[in-house]
Amino acid sequence: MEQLSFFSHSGQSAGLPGDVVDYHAGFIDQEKSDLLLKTLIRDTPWQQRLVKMYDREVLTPRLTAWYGNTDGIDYGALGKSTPMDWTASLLELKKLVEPVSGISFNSVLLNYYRNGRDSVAWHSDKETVMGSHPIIASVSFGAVRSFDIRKKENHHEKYSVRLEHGSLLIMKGDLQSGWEHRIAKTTENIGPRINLTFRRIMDPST
Ligand SMILES: O=C(O)CCC(=O)C(=O)O
Ligand SMILES: [Fe+2]
Repeated sequence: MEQLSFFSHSGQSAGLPGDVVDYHAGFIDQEKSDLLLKTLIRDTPWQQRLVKMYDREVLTPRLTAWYGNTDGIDYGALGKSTPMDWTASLLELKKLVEPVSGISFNSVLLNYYRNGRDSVAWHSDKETVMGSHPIIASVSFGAVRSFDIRKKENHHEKYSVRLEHGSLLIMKGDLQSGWEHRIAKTTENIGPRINLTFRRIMDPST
């Protein structure tokens, strides 16, 4: 049965599977969110990465940047680039999301969706380096986008939550092992959006 749910502004969490996602609207206040949207867009050394799609390489339809202090991890072996050093505002955000997440993070991936044509395709962040049940804290600023999740073994079991300016979404449980998520393109004429996913990368060899 189709379980796609769209909820109003205030009560979005009510319809979501609470064992895999927790949604907190207005986690960062309006003034701070406005400032972070502007300064992160302006000050981040954004990159558009090439990813392998079958036999060709394509540019990701969004810009990214990666920060962290994960000393001692062999990034080459993990197929990752070395992260940039934490900035003061990213460290401040990390301190805000950690008590709600219940763990400490050592890296953050920034995504910049320049308009409705930017997106991230269905995927899961099941990197062995985070373990199979990682907790990921996702903070959003700017244009509201729909975050869709669907069960891997039954694509009809899906939910959608609108990630608002200043919101926090906690991904947990088997969201990465049993589900996929995406930010779909939209034809709506919308402005830019920044998303930050705080992660705990662990070296599988230790
Ligand atoms: O932009 C978002 O809300 C999600 C980003 C995401 O899924 C990722 O970076 O792995
Ligand atoms: Fe993701």
